[in-house]
Amino acid sequence: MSNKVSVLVAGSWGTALASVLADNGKQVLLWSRNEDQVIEINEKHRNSRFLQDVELSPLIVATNSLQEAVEDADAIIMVVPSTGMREVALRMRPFLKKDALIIHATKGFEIGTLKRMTEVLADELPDIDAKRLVVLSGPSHAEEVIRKYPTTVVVAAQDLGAAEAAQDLLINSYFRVYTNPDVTGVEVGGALKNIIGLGAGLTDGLGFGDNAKAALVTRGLAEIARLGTAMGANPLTFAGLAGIGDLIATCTSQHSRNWRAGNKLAKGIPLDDVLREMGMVVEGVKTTKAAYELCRRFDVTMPITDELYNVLFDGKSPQLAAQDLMGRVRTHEIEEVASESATNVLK
Ligand SMILES: NC(=O)c1ccc[n+]([C@@H]2O[C@H](COP(=O)([O-])OP(=O)(O)OC[C@H]3O[C@@H](n4cnc5c(N)ncnc54)[C@H](O)[C@@H]3O)[C@@H](O)[C@H]2O)c1
Ligand SMILES: O=P(O)(O)OC[C@H](O)CO
Repeated sequence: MSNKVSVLVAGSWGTALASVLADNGKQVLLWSRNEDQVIEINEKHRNSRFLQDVELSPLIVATNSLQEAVEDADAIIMVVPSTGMREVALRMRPFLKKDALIIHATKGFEIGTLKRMTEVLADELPDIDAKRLVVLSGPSHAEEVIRKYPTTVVVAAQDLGAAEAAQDLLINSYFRVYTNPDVTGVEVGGALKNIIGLGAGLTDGLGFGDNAKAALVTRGLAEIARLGTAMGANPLTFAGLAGIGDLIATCTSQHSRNWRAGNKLAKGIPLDDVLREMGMVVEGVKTTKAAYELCRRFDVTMPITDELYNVLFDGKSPQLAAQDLMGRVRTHEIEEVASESATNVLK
């Protein structure tokens, strides 16, 4: 059982996960680099920038000091956006207990290296057994978890004991936590669904209707599974919470930052202005860039990702991107999904 538990950082998802821990009776240290936010959480029990109108448990105590958050912590939940994961891991290393349970809930790849978040953590935290690094993913909007709406997520680690320790820490009557040994699949599914979420916002913004969105989700899942299995994931993971589950939540919910960003793009708002207006991390934008490179590295076809890349970074109109997707060379549905590695795992 973990005694001291900390969450890095106090964004939307970090604050919601801190609330789950507090509801499980844990005193939680929540780290933020923003002093005003620390004062607001400690004095008013609110994090109004990210989660308006929600009162936080007094068991959640915020701190500005990364050392205070990390030192002697038995479990640390890392919810830094993917761009900050390496920097924060590097900074926390000197204070970290060697047997601390590290769980991350970030959905993205590192730009440049194209590494998954557990790979980044393994690089920067050499004293921690990499098999015990845990990823948490699945359909889980902070705005709903903080209101205790029923939610299911999955935790994955190579070491089942570590995944079960994370499950023990977080599971409760409204937050149901499953385990899965497929770290790659859970991380890849969580990251890539954000690309499709952006596409769903665009599709809805263009008024293309339900058929188009169903097509995007289904064919999006096919390309997620294709890249994921090429990277070593179990294809069945994509039929679970970190795959289709998270695609449904992200592509159908107006809580989704990725959906909302895509929706704004459809109105013709330039990408930089969209990101400024959002004021929250929209992981799908950088992930589109990473996936565009990853599918070339692994030699798999990802037409939706390619078209979204063209829209985001090459000035292509979303209408033309949709037209080009519909006009692709005719093909089979299933053969594309069943890569050799998928077939092997399913045998
Ligand atoms: N919001 C959700 O519902 C949700 C759910 C599941 C997963 N996630 C994932 O969680 C991660 C965080 O998302 P979020 O929605 O909480 O983001 P957010 O925009 O709500 O908050 C991000 C926070 O991180 C801080 N930050 C950014 N870079 C930092 C750095 N280098 N050092 C310290 N602090 C830094 C920001 O100041 C901000 O407070 C993302 O990968 C996202 O995909 C979010
Ligand atoms: O709001 P989004 O689009 O970043 O998605 C948040 C979560 O990943 C949904 O599970």
